[in-house]
This record gives sequence, structure tokens and C-alpha cells, in this order.
Amino acid sequence: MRRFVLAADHGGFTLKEAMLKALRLRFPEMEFVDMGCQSLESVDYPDYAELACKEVLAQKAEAAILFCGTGIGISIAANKIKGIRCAHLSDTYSAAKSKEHNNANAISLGGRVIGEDLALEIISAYIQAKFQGERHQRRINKISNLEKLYLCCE
Ligand SMILES: O=C[C@H](O)[C@H](O)[C@H](O)COP(=O)(O)O
Repeated sequence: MRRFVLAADHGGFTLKEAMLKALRLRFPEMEFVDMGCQSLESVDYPDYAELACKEVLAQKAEAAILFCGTGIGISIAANKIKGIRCAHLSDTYSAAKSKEHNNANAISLGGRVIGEDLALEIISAYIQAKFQGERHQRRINKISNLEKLYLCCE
């Protein structure tokens, strides 16, 4: 069964809640796991990026679907984690390409920016897309080399 983890700070909480419900209805054959937060109380988005992305690195989830106010902070945080390629999304074309070309294993959306209907279409486009490999794999290998050079050193 395909398994995705959803996580948000307080700025993304409302959209994350709506997407959990909508995704479970639209894709009943898939699993969508809630990694928090659980209220509108102020929290820090790097904590939730880490929680969700650890599931992806441990291969317990196929991808992390992340939310904060803009989608930016949680994306920046996720992209500091070695092995995570997080796409900050606001349209369906980029959503599909983030999988087809970049093999993104995390996506982020802005709860204070994007409406529920568009968010559902963006996430659906990502989930339904397939990585195309080939020249794109070569470029992802180069991203991994950048991680080794710049992300893992003191
Ligand atoms: O990129 C950061 C996110 O949009 C946060 O959700 C936002 O900065 C939180 O702002 P505040 O603490 O003012 O609610």
C-alpha cells in the first residue's frame, strides 16, 4: 500500500487537516498518516519537517506532504535533510514535474496561500505522476554529490 505522511506547523494546520480528509476520500487505496501538529497553537516548522522526513528516509513512507504558512520555511528545513528533495508547490504542472523530473520525495504547500481545492489538485498531480529516470537520474545523482560536498560537512 502506498503510504504518505502529512505534517504541518500552525500556519499549515488547517490545510493539512482538510487534505487528510480529502486525500483519504479520493485515494482510499492509499494510506495518509498524520504527523501533527494537532492545533493552531504556535509551533516551529523545522520540527515537523524533521518528523515527517525521517519517515521517508526510513522508507516507512513514500513521501512527505508538508504545510506551513507559505510552504517556504518547511521546504527549506526539509531540504537541509540529506536525501530529501522537497518541492515547494503552488501549481499542478510543477507538481507533476517535481515527481517526473526531480523525483521529489517531499512536497510543501502554503496554508495561508493556497485554497483547499487547488491544494488537493496539486497533491493529486504529484501522487499520480511517475519518475521518468534517464537524464533526470543523472541530474539527481549530481544533487546527491552536492549533498556530500556541502550538506554533510562541519
Ligand atoms: O515559512 C514559514 C511559515 O510560513 C510559518 O508558518 C510562518 O513563518 C509562521 O509565522 P507565525 O509564527 O507568525 O504564525
